[in-house]
Amino acid sequence: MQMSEPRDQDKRVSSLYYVGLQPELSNIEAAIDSDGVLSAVTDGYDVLSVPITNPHFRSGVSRISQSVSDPAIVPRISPPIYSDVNFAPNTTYAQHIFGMGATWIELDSPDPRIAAVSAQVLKHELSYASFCGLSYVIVPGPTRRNNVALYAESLNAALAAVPYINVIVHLAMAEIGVEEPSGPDVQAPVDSMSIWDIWNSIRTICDYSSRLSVGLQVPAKLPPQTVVSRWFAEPITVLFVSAKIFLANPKGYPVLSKAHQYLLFKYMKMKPYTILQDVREATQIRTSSKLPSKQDEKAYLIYMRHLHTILPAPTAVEKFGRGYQDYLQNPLQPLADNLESGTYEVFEKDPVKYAQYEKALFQALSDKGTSPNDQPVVVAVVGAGRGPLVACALRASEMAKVSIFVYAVEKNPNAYTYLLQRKELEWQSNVEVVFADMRCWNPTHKIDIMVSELLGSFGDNELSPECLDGAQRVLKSTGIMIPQSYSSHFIPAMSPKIFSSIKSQNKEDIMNTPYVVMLQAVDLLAMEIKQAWEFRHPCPYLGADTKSPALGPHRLHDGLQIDDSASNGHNNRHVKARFSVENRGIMHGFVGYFESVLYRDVELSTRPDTINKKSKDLVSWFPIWFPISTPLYVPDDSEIEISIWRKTDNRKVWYEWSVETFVLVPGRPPGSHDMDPMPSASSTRASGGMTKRIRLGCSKLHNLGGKYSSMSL
Ligand SMILES: C[S@@+](CC[C@H](N)C(=O)[O-])C[C@H]1O[C@@H](n2cnc3c(N)ncnc32)[C@H](O)[C@@H]1O
Repeated sequence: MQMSEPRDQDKRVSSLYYVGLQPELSNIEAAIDSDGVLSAVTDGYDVLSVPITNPHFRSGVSRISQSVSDPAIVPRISPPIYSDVNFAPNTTYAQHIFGMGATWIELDSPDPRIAAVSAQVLKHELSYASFCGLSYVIVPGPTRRNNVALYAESLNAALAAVPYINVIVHLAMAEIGVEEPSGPDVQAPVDSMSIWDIWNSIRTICDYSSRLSVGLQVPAKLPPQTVVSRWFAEPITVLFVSAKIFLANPKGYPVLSKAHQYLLFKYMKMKPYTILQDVREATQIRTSSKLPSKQDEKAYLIYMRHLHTILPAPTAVEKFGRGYQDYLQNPLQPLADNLESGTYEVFEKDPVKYAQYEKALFQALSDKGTSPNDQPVVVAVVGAGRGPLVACALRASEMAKVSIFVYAVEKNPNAYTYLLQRKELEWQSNVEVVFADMRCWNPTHKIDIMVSELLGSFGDNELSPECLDGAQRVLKSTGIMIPQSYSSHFIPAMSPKIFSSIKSQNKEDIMNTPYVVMLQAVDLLAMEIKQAWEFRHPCPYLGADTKSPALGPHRLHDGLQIDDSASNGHNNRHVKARFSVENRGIMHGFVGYFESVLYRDVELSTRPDTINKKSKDLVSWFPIWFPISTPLYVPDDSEIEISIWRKTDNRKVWYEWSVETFVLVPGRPPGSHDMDPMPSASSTRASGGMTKRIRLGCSKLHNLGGKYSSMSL
């Protein structure tokens, strides 16, 4: 169980949806005198995107450029004057304007003079927009693939020179080629990830600046789903939607295709601005009128607003996680710390978890049945919290018609007081409330069914194995433990948002700590989630005479007695898993989930691919995020290997992790130790022959010796 209430400032639950207009250039003057801006706002637009400078400025810049004939001298461009700009400072409308940078500059020009003049223009424009009180300026993306560093350097310099402005880089979703369409409204791009790749280089060179984001052009033909998901993980401030991509419905009103609607529904979750383009032109075509009415033009805006009202209802998890998205939380440590009542209350809101526990208890009680001498089945809820599992056990006993006696064991003194109150008011003699650490608790009766919920987002990270090993000695040899087992699962992922939020704190321990996080702006890089390891209860490695194994000696399954310092060694784990990556990406960390068999076929899962089958709408656990301190780029057809260790001593438990990356290329592996000795079966594109596996990079070993993060026993 891994959640606390979100802090107030994180409750970004606004349902507002902002729509803007980019007026056609021919219409710009009318649109941007102060009346124009305000009338657009009155018409229902939230913002207007307006070029900062006008053609007059452009002519001035080319005049100055041409007046310097020496190619070695870079012309000095003066800031725009009054007649060069499209708007003046005006606090009433500054918040409604997104400035547009000049589209005629070439920051990435191979001609150093053009690039240098362009960089000056950009700085002047950002500076003027900032002076006018604007928050955002949209700049066109690079025009060439091979000069991205130059482009990014100019952006970086402009961002540094103008400290309060946010820059939105206007980009296409993907390059669209001439290949066969792969479905209605979907076209196979030449290289689906090439534009993302360029963006990734820009923001990397700009060191993940929080003032740099994307303005994504929604194309008429959508790229494949992998591209759509990839952009979803990026900081998108604006979606540009041309009115030309609308279709006409039977009544002649503009509507978007189903594919476009789904795309917008997905992206609307990130609350970007939607800026409509080409509205006048599309209206002229739709209405066959050179001078369409304002009402006709507004049809696109009305449709966008309508679309927002028919957004599919959020899932149970989305509703529960509102305000927590991509927000990093330190995992709870219910063993070392005493939880607050409010924290218990949050997790008691999950109906699925308790329904599953009740089902498991019902089945276990039915299997036990009533004993021949009519003795009640002895149930222990170890780590009872405020008692919801005690209530589950009592209900299950009634349903199964098997009488029970329940021990409610809790080490949190405040929760213990609450349990005493519930006993008096609700449970009476069927329940004995015990204030104890389960690892050294000695009940009068041995236990038939031991129930616990000590699970963390990665399964074992709240020290369930250690606590239950300690309690196991009071379980009858025929006893049942619920859960019977749990396993940890993981997959490499990309999340620029999480990476930059960790990076901005600039502390070594943050890069070496796993966090609980309700993931939203994340793209999973591999096709498959893999299991890391498993714990089973009762623990097969413990003898019946064992004391608390986390505190004293225990037997291994082969009968070996091991010394005190290594007594928790059987709970150590290590795995190295290999993940195939089809589409290139950048790895910022990996995501952890868990699955648990409560009893027989009653299970819990937080894995996105099995949650619906095993425990639909389970909301108690968000995934866990293991960061890596330096992002690792992975090309198409590559492999990521994650090594993770669960380590223990007698005082604490911690994880260590490291990552290696490999690229698969066609070719014969020349017996080198860096090559895969066998042709890889996992490669999809490089298959059909021998595959060379070339080592690309690796991360450091994170959290060595539990120096930065650990769980105290
Ligand atoms: C995640 S909460 C679950 C509470 C409750 N069973 C539920 O499902 O709502 C875990 C509880 O176990 C308690 N706990 C953890 N380790 C314990 C230990 N060694 N002995 C007794 N209680 C423990 C914590 O104080 C906490 O109340």
